[in-house]
Amino acid sequence: MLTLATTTPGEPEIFASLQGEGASLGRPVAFVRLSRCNLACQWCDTAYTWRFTGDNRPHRDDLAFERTANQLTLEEAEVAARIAALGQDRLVITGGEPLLQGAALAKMLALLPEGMTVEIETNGTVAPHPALDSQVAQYNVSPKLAHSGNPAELALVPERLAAFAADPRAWFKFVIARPEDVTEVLALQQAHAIPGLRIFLMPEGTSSTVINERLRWLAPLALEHGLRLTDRMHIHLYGDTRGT
Ligand SMILES: C[S@@+](CC[C@H](N)C(=O)[O-])C[C@H]1O[C@@H](n2cnc3c(N)ncnc32)[C@H](O)[C@@H]1O
Ligand SMILES: Nc1nc2[nH]cc(C(=O)O)c2c(=O)[nH]1
Ligand code: SF4
Ligand SMILES: [Mg+2]
Repeated sequence: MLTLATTTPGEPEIFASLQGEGASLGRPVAFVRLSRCNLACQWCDTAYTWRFTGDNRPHRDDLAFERTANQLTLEEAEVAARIAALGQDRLVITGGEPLLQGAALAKMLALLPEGMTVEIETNGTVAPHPALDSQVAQYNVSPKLAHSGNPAELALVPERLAAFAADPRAWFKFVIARPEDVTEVLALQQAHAIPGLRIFLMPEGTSSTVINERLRWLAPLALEHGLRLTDRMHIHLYGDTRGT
């Protein structure tokens, strides 16, 4: 069984869109969003996947959260059928933190049509289940920096960062809210010898205004340090809207 987020009650968040971030930005893909997360980023734009009544982890109270659990548990075969029906040959698995459900994901992927290319969006704290890892073409690894509000010992797991740094399938994507966040990125880059062109800086933001403002000062920093810069295209296109 897989526990998924929902776009509306009872409707699993499985949709087709353009990848809005990172190395495959602009590619037509199918998305499946799983529920639950082991972190609690204060600016998480999908807090509805993990912020349930009674979850008292630190979190900005101005962000909406579900007063009732916002998740739906489905058989792997049902999830695979819904993904296949979208007719895309590339799948992005996201969440919440999808690697929390690695074994069930491995089972679901085996039920998909031949030839699907799989990307995983992950916070980089959880070791991929071996049966899942063998089916993954690309990891979009977004380690959380101090400004996320998570304790560093939870958000930055050295052996996981080292493993992804050594894996050519893995791209790093750091959310940046302040220039000093880039200093943290450079320290992690040095600690794990991550090539600059496998590091994306991405503005924190869920509106075009905020994203555009941050892109303007991020661009010279990316240029200066030999790092890549990514937009959040779906936010410009659709705003902060579930299922897009
Ligand atoms: C919602 S997360 C789900 C996957 C995984 N939990 C992770 O954090 O990578 C998907 C992506 O959105 C990014 N993200 C979440 N909230 C954001 C925000 N307010 N601004 C910019 N990026 C954000 C995350 O860093 C991650 O790259
Ligand atoms: N279009 C679109 N692109 C995305 N790239 C990463 C996303 C995510 O929430 O993991 C995402 C998303 O939610 N929508
Ligand atoms: S790790 Fe990802 S899903 Fe979890 S709180 Fe942070 S941004 Fe949200
Ligand atoms: Mg998103």
